[in-house]
Amino acid sequence: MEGLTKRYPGSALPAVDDVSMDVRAGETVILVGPSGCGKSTLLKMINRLIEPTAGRIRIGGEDVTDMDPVRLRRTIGYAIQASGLFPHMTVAQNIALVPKMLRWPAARVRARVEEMLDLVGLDPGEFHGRYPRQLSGGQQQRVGVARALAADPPVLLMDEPFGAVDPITRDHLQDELIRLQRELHKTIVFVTHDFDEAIKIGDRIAVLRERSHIAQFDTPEAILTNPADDFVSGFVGAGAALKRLNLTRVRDVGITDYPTVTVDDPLQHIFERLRSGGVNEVLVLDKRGRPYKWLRRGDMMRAKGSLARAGTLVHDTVTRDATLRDALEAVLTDNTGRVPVTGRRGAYEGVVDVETLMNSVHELLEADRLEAMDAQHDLQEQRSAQTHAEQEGFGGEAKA
Ligand SMILES: Nc1ncnc2c1ncn2[C@@H]1O[C@H](COP(=O)(O)OP(=O)(O)OP(=O)(O)O)[C@@H](O)[C@H]1O
Repeated sequence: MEGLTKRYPGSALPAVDDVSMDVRAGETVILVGPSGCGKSTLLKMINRLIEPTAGRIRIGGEDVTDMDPVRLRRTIGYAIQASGLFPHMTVAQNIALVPKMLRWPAARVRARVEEMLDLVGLDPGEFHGRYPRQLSGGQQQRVGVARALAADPPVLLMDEPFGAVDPITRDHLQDELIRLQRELHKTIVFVTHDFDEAIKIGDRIAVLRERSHIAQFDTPEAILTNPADDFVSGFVGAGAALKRLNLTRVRDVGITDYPTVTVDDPLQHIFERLRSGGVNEVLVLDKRGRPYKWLRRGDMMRAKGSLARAGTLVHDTVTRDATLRDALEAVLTDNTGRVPVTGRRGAYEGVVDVETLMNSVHELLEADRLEAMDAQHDLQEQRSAQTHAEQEGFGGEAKA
């Protein structure tokens, strides 16, 4: 974006004023800022849903500012809050929209729809023919993302796509997006006013003030540990140390194996597992390999020949993309001291336990402390060098 400006008719001041920003191919950039600062306006100028008053947009070196907007929009995925699905079309028809406009052969469109549903974690057989009103908010949002990705556009714009769902679903959708992005390497510009969401999914974050002036454009780590000014600090908010936990993911701390059985195993086998493995507890998986129940030795006594009444239901799970904060939250609200980690379609992959988490948090904070000490040390050296130079008389503007 070069000098992008939008002046709405009748407004004294521009909504977006002379914004220049470079988004690298394959990175996720988050636009975050207070309500009304022009985030959506800036985003919609990229695919020309809003025509810029001035400035240029280049994608992959090509100037698209004067390209036919309809053609341009077919090459840019767009996902918005509350999914923006067409209510009178089925899930499959919604996803097929852009590929059809691009005149893909019917068989390719069909295959692509199935592939996209699978990609966003919805069973194609089950969801293909449903209408948007027959889906939960989170499922609608997934379909919205599937539709945005259907024609495999290199660029994806997302305008508060998870703003309208509950916090738990939002967490899961964020994890999904991170997983997708690792596979797809799209260039994503994502608008939110939730700074925690920005930290979680952004490679870089642009903190915007009024009229989309850029207050700071940097990595989440840099913004958290070194906010440019009071405006940015205000946006980062309280609890920077806890937010730091949002920057490390379950995949970075390593997950461990845990003894498992499945609901289809004969009770005798489960008994033996609990006796022989030197363990007090096993994790029961359901028919699809998803975590279902924690089962202790004592529970088996009460099982009376059926698993249905025994054990404690698994409360929460995390994916490898969940942040340490999510994992800690899950561990703290469960009394087993660990949380199952799941992969595609919720299948069990391992567990993270409280010791692993505490050790990682410790190391993380220790590393931060050392880094801060280093920075302090550099600063002191610079100051004493300056004082020395001033005493020697080459200080220039010595403040004697
Ligand atoms: N069509 C329009 N005509 C006139 N003014 C508009 C129009 N659309 C937006 N604005 C104004 O432009 C400014 C920026 O709006 P925009 O929706 O881009 O902000 P935002 O940062 O995305 O806000 P939010 O976080 O509340 O969605 C606001 O002051 C808004 O009132």
